[in-house]
Amino acid sequence: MTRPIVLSGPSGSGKSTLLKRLFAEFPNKFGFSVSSTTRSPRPGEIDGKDYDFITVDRFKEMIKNKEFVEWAQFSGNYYGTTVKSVKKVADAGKICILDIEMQGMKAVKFETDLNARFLFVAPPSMENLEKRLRGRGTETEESIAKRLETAKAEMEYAKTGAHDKILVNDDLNKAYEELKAFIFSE
Ligand SMILES: Nc1ncnc2c1ncn2[C@@H]1O[C@H](COP(=O)(O)OP(=O)(O)OP(=O)(O)O)[C@@H](O)[C@H]1O
Repeated sequence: MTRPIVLSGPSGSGKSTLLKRLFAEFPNKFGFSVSSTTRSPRPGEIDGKDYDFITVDRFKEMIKNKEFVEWAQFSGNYYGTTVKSVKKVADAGKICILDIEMQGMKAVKFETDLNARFLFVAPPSMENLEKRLRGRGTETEESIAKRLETAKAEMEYAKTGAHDKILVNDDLNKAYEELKAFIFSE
């Protein structure tokens, strides 16, 4: 089986930006497992493509049915990755890339037998991260503060060596080349 790749790192560190490039350059090689969430769609997000947007009741039912590879409550909402969505990618003969936060990354690492490889995307600095979060224009002040607080814990955890690689997203082109080198090293 092709080993799944788990991409994690602070909100705003550039995971989506890097993955967008990767899928554009290799449209047939990789697959994104679609996450389920109880948060509201942001403008432009498409149900079933960006996320499966579901109700809290449905989410809890799925937890009970053990449908998730991992799930977490984060910034006041539920997020999860279903076993089904990971299998769907593998069934299509593609490498599954999981874009998930710290709790989910730990769950995949310690509570599943997926044998995944772990990549952490770090911002050049906390100041830079704040700038990017503001620049993205998608967050309220409260949301930015929450994300920065969470980011501190994530950066601390990355120092423990739990990931196979830490990628500092300073220069985007350089970070993208490093991402590809890691992914194609298997
Ligand atoms: N290397 C870079 N240099 C400058 N800006 C960047 C770089 N990488 C990403 N950005 C910008 O930073 C912002 C956050 O990036 P992005 O949305 O990809 O983060 P993310 O890690 O996917 O966040 P989330 O986990 O909240 O989805 C975006 O506006 C993006 O355009």
